[in-house]
Amino acid sequence: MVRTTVQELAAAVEEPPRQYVVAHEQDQDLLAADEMPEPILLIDLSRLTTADAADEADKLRAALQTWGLFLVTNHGIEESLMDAMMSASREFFRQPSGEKQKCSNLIDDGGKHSEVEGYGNDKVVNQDESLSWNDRLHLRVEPEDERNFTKWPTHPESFRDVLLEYASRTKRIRDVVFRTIAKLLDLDEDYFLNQMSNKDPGFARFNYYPPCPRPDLVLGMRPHSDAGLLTILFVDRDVGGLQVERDGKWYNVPAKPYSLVINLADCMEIMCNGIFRSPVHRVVTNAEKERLSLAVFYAVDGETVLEPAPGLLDDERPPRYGKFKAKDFGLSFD
Ligand SMILES: O=C(O)CCC(=O)C(=O)O
Ligand SMILES: [Fe+2]
Repeated sequence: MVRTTVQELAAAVEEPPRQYVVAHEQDQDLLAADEMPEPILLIDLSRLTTADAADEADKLRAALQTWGLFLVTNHGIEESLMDAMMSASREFFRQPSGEKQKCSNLIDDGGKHSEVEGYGNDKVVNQDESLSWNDRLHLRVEPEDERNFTKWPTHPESFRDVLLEYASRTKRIRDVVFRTIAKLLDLDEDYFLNQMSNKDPGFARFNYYPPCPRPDLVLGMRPHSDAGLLTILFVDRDVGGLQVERDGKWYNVPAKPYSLVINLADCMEIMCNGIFRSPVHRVVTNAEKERLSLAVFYAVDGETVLEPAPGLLDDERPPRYGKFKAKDFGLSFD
């Protein structure tokens, strides 16, 4: 069994089906974002590893305290590699449905269940919950020995090598960000990296958002925070749509070509004892343009025991979270 993709739906309908409608006509228009109280900061990643990193690190602190999300430039991924990654992704989604379904995430049980990896979209679980206007391809990139190449596209041919190269670069970015955050919190520089094991998963999630006839009523991705540690997001050229929530209001995250958007995720918020937060975000749709994005998620293995870093706690700063296994709170991809 094959589930209809949003891409096919977008080509066939003039009005989005009811399950996709989140807002009712009388509600506030989903596209009406609020004016920002302060900008989302652009961090020069290369400066975080130099001798005079302090100013840039302070900027990162401000970014984490306000939005939990920031843009990075000089991140070490060449424009040519970013272009190659985006066009490989575009080529994958442009293929006929049958070709894409070769990477399907549906299990061979009549389409009732799906697995974490592969190509697919939301399934209707609860009639009251609206669906996201996107299709995606979800692939495990870490740990290296758990890459399941049978789920990776074979077209375009370059896809595998480009993703492998891209993911090796995002891992370096992750390490720089983790070290800087540890230093900002006066923890050992490797504190967060030492919490990770060689079983911790990294996933690449390619999101495809077809144009939507009713961007005022339908969301490209429903509000959520990311479950893992850190997300490194690459958004297609200048197609905006990502929004971040603060104090109940939604703000547009600017799209800047060749920059990346990085956000903290829930497990990191816990280890930081809530000093830095994992932001709730969503994606709005666009009536004219298709939009692609690639999120690389770094998460923890389900057996990992999470707790606020002991170095952040004292009488005045008690733990805001208990100690628990990631899988018990659904904070893993296992
Ligand atoms: O497409 C985007 O801009 C955001 C995607 C996202 O939030 C996610 O994949 O978790
Ligand atoms: Fe997300």
